[in-house]
Amino acid sequence: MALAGVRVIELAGLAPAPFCGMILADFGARVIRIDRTKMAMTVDTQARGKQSVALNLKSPKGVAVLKKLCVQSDVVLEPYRKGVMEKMGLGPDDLLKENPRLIYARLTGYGQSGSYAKAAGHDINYLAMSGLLSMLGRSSEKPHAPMNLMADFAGGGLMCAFGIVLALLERSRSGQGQIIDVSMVEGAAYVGSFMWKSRSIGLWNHPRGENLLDGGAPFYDTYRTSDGKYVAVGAIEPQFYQQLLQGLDLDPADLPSQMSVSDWPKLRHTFTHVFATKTRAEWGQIFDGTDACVTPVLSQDEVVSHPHNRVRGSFLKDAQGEISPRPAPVLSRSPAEPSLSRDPFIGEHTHSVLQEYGFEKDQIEEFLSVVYVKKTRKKIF
Ligand SMILES: C[C@H](CCC[C@@H](C)[C@H]1CC[C@H]2[C@@H]3[C@H](O)C[C@@H]4C[C@H](O)CC[C@]4(C)[C@H]3C[C@H](O)[C@]12C)C(=O)SCCNC(=O)CCNC(=O)[C@H](O)C(C)(C)COP(=O)(O)OP(=O)(O)OC[C@H]1O[C@@H](n2cnc3c(N)ncnc32)[C@H](O)[C@@H]1OP(=O)(O)O
Repeated sequence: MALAGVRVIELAGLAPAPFCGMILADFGARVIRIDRTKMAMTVDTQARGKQSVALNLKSPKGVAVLKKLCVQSDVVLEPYRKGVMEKMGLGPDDLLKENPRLIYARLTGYGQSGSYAKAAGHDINYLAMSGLLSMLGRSSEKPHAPMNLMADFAGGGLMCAFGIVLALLERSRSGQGQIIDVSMVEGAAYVGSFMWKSRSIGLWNHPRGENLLDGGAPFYDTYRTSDGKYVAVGAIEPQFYQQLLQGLDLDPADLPSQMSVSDWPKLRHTFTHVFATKTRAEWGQIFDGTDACVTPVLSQDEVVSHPHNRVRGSFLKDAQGEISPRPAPVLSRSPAEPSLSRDPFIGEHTHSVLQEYGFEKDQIEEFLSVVYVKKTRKKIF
């Protein structure tokens, strides 16, 4: 796999860093997650392929062990507030001095500088600061965050994984490690560059929810079908829009022009009425195989069995029977091989990892005081 041989120390975080660690593990890196010793349960639900070492970083011995692990690794990934690692004597200056090849990834909400750098926050805060949240939501409704997708995952975990791969590639030429400052505000905004770069062509001139791609255009929206399900319509180009009207059995002569913005509410009313006359499956029979850009809105459970996804194997089932997306993208010669085994228990690999990293038997015994905590993923809410 592409990242075979890369050794990563992931300090246990909430959602973005675990996602970054999972991506690296899926593509072959050895990811050792450093857990707290007193955690009742891990919150890392993206732990496939990782190992777990439990260390008390409030103890000097725990810090010394972590330092030795980081110094012998290629990447350290830390998800803490600015300054926490420095407080423990594990900042970039400490670790890069002993391992100049180390890639030190710092995944935070606001970055390592600026007045918010030390402030707590979560995805919605970072998305708000990125400028994108102001553009998300239905017309005349308040801004609405798309779960914690944009900052935690797109602009955070994935952007961090990208940065780590860039730094690994650069190190193959320079032999030098470096620090990666991942700000989820900036990562989310960068993912949304198109929203800034396309202002000049007037794509976002109208208020939130009234533009072509944010729910304003009736030919770029979702519609409820007679069985209470939904279809998604993305028929933007005239030739695809023509096929949409054909599938809906609507005569263009009876309708306003596609790009007559003032008539979009009327057009949406017509589409809403027509889509409500058939089931989602019936619309699928009409539109599958056409370029009308109409697709079923599939649930998390339905995606696995949809013929297109099934043929590609787009979703995998692990040893516990849990369904989740397979790694992306698919590399033809060195594809990801995600682990299908169960996730690690907290501290499960403390002994083997410390032994492998050269710790003496008595040192290891000292750390084995941690009882392996059987992972019970209870329903949280
Ligand atoms: C939308 C998402 C939010 C995540 C959603 C869900 C995953 C979770 C939301 C609610 C959780 C559940 C709930 O808490 C109840 C249960 C609690 C139980 O313990 C676990 C199960 C729960 C059901 C739990 C399950 C899930 O966790 C939830 C459902 C996001 O937006 S995530 C993105 C958050 N932001 C960032 O990551 C940006 C960078 N990080 C930060 O800004 C801060 O870390 C953050 C997130 C603001 C937290 O600040 P905090 O003050 O708590 O920590 P830090 O300042 O970073 O300092 C870390 C301190 O911890 C010490 N430490 C670290 N490792 C160890 C160790 N091995 N041993 C000892 N000590 C350790 C470290 O020294 C620091 O100590 P100090 O504070 O003294 O310096």
